[in-house]
Amino acid sequence: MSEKSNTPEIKKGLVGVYADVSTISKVMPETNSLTYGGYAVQDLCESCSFEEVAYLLWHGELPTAAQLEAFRREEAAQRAISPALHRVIREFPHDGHPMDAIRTAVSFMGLEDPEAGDVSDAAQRRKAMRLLAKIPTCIAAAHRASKGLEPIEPNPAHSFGENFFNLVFGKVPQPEVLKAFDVSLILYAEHTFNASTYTARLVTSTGADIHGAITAAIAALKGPLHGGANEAVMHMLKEIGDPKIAREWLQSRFDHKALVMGFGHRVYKSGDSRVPTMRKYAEKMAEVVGDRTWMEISRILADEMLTKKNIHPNLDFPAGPAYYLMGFDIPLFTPIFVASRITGWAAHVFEQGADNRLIRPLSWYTGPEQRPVPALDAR
Ligand SMILES: CC(=O)SCCNC(=O)CCNC(=O)[C@H](O)C(C)(C)COP(=O)(O)OP(=O)(O)OC[C@H]1O[C@@H](n2cnc3c(N)ncnc32)[C@H](O)[C@@H]1OP(=O)(O)O
Ligand SMILES: O=C([O-])CC(=O)C(=O)O
Repeated sequence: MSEKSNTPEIKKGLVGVYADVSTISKVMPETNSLTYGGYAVQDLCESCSFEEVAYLLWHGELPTAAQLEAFRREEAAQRAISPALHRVIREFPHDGHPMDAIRTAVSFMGLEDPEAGDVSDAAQRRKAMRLLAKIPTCIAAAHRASKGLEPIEPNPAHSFGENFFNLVFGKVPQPEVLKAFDVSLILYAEHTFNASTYTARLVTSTGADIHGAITAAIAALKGPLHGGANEAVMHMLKEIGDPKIAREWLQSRFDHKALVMGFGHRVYKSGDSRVPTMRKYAEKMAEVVGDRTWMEISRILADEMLTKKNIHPNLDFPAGPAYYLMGFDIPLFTPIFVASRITGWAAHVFEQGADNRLIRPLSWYTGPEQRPVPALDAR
C-alpha cells in the first residue's frame, strides 16, 4: 500500500509478477537464453526434429527412437478433419483473416470431439494430439478455400513439416527449406507465461476443456503486440522495399513515436535468445531464393534500433522474412505460429490442470463513489 492514497501497488501488465511455478521452459534474460526441459533451444534446433521437441514439451523428456516413432504415427494418423468441418471452412468469408479461421475451426473441433466434456489429464492429452495433427489441415484448407482451391488430403507418410508444406502448396520443398521451417517451429513452440499461454492457463483454471483454452489462446496470439507481429514485420519490410531508404523510413517512425514491429520484448531487454538461430536460417532462405533484399533491410533496421533506441529484435523479426522467403503468403505467418505453439500451450494446459487453482486477480476500484440510481427521466 502507498501511504498517501491507500492504493496497493498495481503491477500493470503483470510486469515482473511470478504467477506460478513451471517445469516446462525457462527464459533467462540475463544471459539471453532459453531452455525447454533443461535443453538449450538452439541445441534442440540443431539436433532434433519438431516432433521430438513436441514430445519433450508434453512428457518432460526427449523421446527414445521407439517413443518418437509411436508419437509420429499417432500424429500422422489423426490429420484428417471431418466432412462437416470441411464444409464449415468452405463457407468462411474468403477475405477473413486465417487466424480467425483457425480459431473458429478449433472451436468447432471442440464441438465434434469424441471426448468433449472430459477434462481428465488422459483425455486432455488425447485431445491435444488431435489438435496438433488437425490444425495444419484446417489452416491449409481455409487458406486454399480463400483462393478458390480444393483442400489437399494429408499424407501420413510425411513428417509434420513436410505435411504442412504439402497441405498448403501440394508439394514438399528442398531439405534446406524444410530444416529452416522445422527450426522455426521449434523456436516458436514454447515461451513460459507469454500472453497467449497465460490465456490458455487461465481458461484451464476454470475447469474448461483444452479446445476452449486453445481457442482463447489463438485469439490472444493474433494481436500485433504478440504473435501477429511476424506478419506486421513482413508488411513493414515490403513497405520499405529498398535498403537505401530503410534508415529514412525508420527515422519517420521515430518522429511519429510509432512502434517498430518485431522489436522489443517484455522479458528480454538485451536480446531474444531465439533471434540468432532464426536469423541464421532466414539468411539461408535468402541464399536459397537468391534474394537478400529483406535480410539487408532487416540488418539496417536492427542496427539502427540498437544504436538509436537500444531495443533488440524479437523472434518475429527474422521469422517474418524467413516465412516469406519460404513462399508463404503473409496471412499464414501467425497461423504457422499456432501450428507450433499448440505444443507449448497444451503442455501448460496439462501443468495447470495437474495442480489447479482458479486464476482470479483483484482490481483496485477507481470509479465513482457509491451513489443513488436516478430515475430514467432524471438522467
Ligand atoms: C513472439 C512475441 O510475441 S514477441 C513480441 C512481438 N511484438 C512486437 O514485436 C510488437 C512491438 N513491440 C512492442 O510493442 C513491445 O516491445 C512489447 C509489447 C513486445 C513489450 O512491451 P513492454 O514490455 O510493455 O515494453 P515497454 O512498452 O515497457 O517498452 C519500453 C520502452 O521501449 C519502447 N519500445 C518497446 N518496443 C518498441 C518498439 N517495437 N518500437 C518502438 N519502441 C518500442 C516503448 O515505447 C517504451 O518506451 P518509453 O519508455 O519511452 O515509453
Ligand atoms: O514471451 C513473450 O512475451 C512473447 C514471446 O516471445 C513468445 O510468446 O514467444
